[in-house]
Amino acid sequence: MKLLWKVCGMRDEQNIKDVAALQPDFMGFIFFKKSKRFVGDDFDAQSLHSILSKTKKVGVFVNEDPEVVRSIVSKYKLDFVQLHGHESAEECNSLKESGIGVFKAFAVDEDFDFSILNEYQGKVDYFLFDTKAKGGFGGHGITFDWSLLEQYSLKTPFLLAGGIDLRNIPEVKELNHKMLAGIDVNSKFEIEPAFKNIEMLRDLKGQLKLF
Ligand SMILES: O=C(O)c1ccccc1N[C@@H]1O[C@H](COP(=O)(O)O)[C@@H](O)[C@H]1O
Repeated sequence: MKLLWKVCGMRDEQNIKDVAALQPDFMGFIFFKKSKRFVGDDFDAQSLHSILSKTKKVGVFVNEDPEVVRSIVSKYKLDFVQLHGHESAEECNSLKESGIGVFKAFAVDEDFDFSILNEYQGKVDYFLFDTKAKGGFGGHGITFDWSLLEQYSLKTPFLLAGGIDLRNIPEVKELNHKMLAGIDVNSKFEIEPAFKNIEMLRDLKGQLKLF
């Protein structure tokens, strides 16, 4: 099984180049000002286009005004948006219908009601299942009980997120969920917020090849 991989929370130009050389399927840029991985107001759009050719660019947003989302997508020529707040199925659909790929993130814990996903079917490209944690919206570095995913039976593929590090890759392998399309890594691969450890990511890439 070929698993896609996404490296999220990038900002530094040289670090972006170094991660791009590993050719992850997706690279994520956080446009949520309250995040410690926020790209910043003067993030350089030009360098982003030239560095990333094969890797798809994903903008991460939390309850952002849809018009602001669209203008950032256009400015940075993003391929996907990752909506990590309480965005509606209609908002996802409207972005998708205009040709923008959509990841819709959901915060999962033992009380998560998987039936709320029904209305998003066909209106997103991927679900992204992250850990529900107190305070903030993502980047907590905490895993959730992945056995809860046995309750997920829809046809939309999903990425697994939340505290994934090198040690729990064997557990990802054992998941064996037929709609698991890939993994999203972030804080566990950082030297500091928004600066990734290239050696760890190289190791991850090697492990994913063995899937
Ligand atoms: O990383 C952040 O700061 C962040 C802020 C707001 C929304 C999403 C954010 N990151 C996303 O969180 C998940 C899990 O990250 P981690 O592995 O637990 O650190 C990942 O999808 C990031 O894209």
